Amino acid sequence: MPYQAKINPSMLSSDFAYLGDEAKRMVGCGADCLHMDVMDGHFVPNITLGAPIIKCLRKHTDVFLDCHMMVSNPEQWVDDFAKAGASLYCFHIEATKDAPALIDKIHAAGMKAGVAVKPGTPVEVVFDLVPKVEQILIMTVEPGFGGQKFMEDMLPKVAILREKFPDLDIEVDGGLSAETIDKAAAAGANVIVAGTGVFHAPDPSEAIQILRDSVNRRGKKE
Ligand SMILES: O=C(CO)[C@H](O)[C@H](O)COP(=O)(O)O
Repeated sequence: MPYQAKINPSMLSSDFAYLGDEAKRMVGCGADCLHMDVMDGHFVPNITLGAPIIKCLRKHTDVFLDCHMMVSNPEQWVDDFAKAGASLYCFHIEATKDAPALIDKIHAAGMKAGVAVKPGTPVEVVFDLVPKVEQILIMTVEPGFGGQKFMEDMLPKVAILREKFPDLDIEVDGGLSAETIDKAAAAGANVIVAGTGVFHAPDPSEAIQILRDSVNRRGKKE
């Protein structure tokens, strides 16, 4: 299996009033990284957090912070997020006119770069960018809110990417849980974002393990 399972709880489902404790709790439950849902009220109809909160959180944990920038001007926040301690800066392809330049800016600031695609965007638009980035995010819900229904019809995008790029970190986000993970893993997803499916599970450690086992099982079948 040329790729690794990475389970990435979406902090959108955490109790923001206790963000540091929630982050440590998820790491204690087996999370590999944490998904920080950054929403600006323009690109999506919701507002969540910005660089000042990443900076506060960074004082409480060394964990890899995967910042998913659901913002309309991703160029604007690169330096602030780098200084705040973000590990990966994932922008939406729909929000920029010059993705290669933005990727260079993210790398120059010392972060890993990711590109996200909304459900209505064809996956082919990221093919040329894959060699330049560390991760591609295929949205399996419309971005903006947690707790939505998993869009299974997005999985052909994952399968096409996995076929073309066997080693790539392919992230899926939206509606992932014990009920939906097998289909996402079978398509080839390995970086699994889950908010409701982890935070609202009776046992978050078990929920994380189920997600990880599913990704790893797909690998053993190959
Ligand atoms: O990016 C997001 C919404 O834009 C969330 O990360 C995503 O929806 C995860 O939440 P859930 O697992 O509850 O669906």
